[in-house]
Amino acid sequence: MNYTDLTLHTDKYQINMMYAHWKQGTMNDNAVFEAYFRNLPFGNGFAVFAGLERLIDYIRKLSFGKEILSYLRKQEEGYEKGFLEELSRFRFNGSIHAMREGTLVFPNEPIVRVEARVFEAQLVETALLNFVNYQTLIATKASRIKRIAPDERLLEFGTRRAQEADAAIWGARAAYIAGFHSTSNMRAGMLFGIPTSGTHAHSWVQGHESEEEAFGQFAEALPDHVTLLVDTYDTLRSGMPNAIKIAKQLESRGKRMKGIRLDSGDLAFLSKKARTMLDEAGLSYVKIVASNDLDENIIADLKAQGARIDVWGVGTKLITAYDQPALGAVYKLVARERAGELVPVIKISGNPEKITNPGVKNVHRIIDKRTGMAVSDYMSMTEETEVREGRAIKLFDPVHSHRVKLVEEYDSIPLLHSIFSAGKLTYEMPNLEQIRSYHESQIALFWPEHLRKLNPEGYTVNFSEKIWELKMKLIREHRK
Ligand SMILES: Nc1ncnc2c1ncn2[C@@H]1O[C@H](COP(=O)(O)OP(=O)(O)OP(=O)(O)O)[C@@H](O)[C@H]1O
Ligand SMILES: O=P(O)(O)OC[C@H]1O[C@H](OP(=O)(O)OP(=O)(O)O)[C@H](O)[C@@H]1O
Ligand SMILES: O=C(O)c1cccnc1
Repeated sequence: MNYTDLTLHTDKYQINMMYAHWKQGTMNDNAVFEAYFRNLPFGNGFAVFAGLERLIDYIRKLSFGKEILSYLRKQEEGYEKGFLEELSRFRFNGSIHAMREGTLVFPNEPIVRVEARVFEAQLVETALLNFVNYQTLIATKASRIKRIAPDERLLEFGTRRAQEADAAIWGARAAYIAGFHSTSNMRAGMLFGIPTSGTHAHSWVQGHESEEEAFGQFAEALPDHVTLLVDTYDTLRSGMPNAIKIAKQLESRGKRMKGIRLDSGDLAFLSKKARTMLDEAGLSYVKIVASNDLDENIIADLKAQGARIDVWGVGTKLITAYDQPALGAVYKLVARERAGELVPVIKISGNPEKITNPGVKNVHRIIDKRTGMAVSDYMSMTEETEVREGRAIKLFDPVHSHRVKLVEEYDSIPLLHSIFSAGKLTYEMPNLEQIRSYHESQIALFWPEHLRKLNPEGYTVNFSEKIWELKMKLIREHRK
């Protein structure tokens, strides 16, 4: 059994549509799909795009091998032999544009655009959304935590509670992009080069005759990496005094204990007490690590209570995006080939939010020349050149359509980059450190009003006049 081949990591309806296109003779018609989400998660003011690296790897490896073809042959749909032969020759020969990982992204703007034969573009929908939805969600959650604790160390502890193994490692990577400092997951460390860190569990203490012996043995084994978990029996009466004893023994060997970890009880009260005890013992360099179902709200609360915590270990609430476990990014057809030409298409809905934005689009971030800060994003048709040439543009606010703004003086940053062109990888893949610092530079483009945790100021994604008119025209045509 090959657990790693993702070619069939797709919904059956994609295979059925591919089959129907093959039967109908339209499989080679070109199509353009755009992925975007409609609502920001967690009431946040932005999302952090992630998932591209995995998408690239998936696209490059797509191929229908023998095992897959024989499985498809057995399906009750009775796919014809010619279709399976077609699949055996399949590879992705289309083009993909996407945002760079770590980019701050907003509702309704395309974050990935796929232009390919409909046969190819349809297949990849499910996996693309699966990667992007999860990783973007976790990077966004991690970014919320980072905004609350910008100066402390953030450790990702989530694997044991993650929704299985893939989520654990790609979630750890997403958290690192958004500013976490390390992960406890060794496979994520090895695969992605994320720094790893670890303390010890309660079982280490329970597994010895006394807490003091447990601490002593641990310090003996890893004298340069000692962070002691002090809450197994009684934090202030036993854990802390024993930890201080060990720290002093380490000092006599010229070593410094790194930290103590609190994992239960009132973390504000205990951290203040622990800090005082450490300082009074001349151990002001020993850090205080806290864990126990932490998230950005509890961390903010603990900080407001004056908790003396230097390092936050965050697991469950981060890796599962506990308070909002799904991002709703969708993948919509925006143009299709008709008589050899690409024509824009729309999907109408009674719910205005669900009416799609037609046409093949670019996204630019509009930067105020005076402040260097982002003022809004601007979607235009790929054939429109004004924004690329820095000429005056009209911003149409799609939510408040009476608000039209003429902008003449601005800088603009194109957000969609070529990833694949005619099946060839065109993107020079940044390493994880570069992605992480790119993300930091992205954050610096935004006013704090957009970044705050609670009720952030909405950041606008505008249409060009052309997109606006096209959308209105297609809606009118459909009404008829
Ligand atoms: N001072 C505080 N203010 C707000 N929340 C806190 C404070 N101290 C701890 N918490 C949080 O309260 C929640 C409840 O902790 P809980 O009572 O379940 O843990 P516990 O009983 O102390 O430990 P255990 O994990 O062993 O059950 C945790 O999410 C913890 O992070
Ligand atoms: O609380 P999280 O944010 O998920 O962080 C990871 C938790 O995992 C460990 O606990 P363990 O699995 O031993 O269970 P516990 O919660 O009973 O301590 C650790 O002590 C943290 O409490
Ligand atoms: O290193 C730790 O302290 C750790 C790692 C994973 C989960 N809980 C704690």
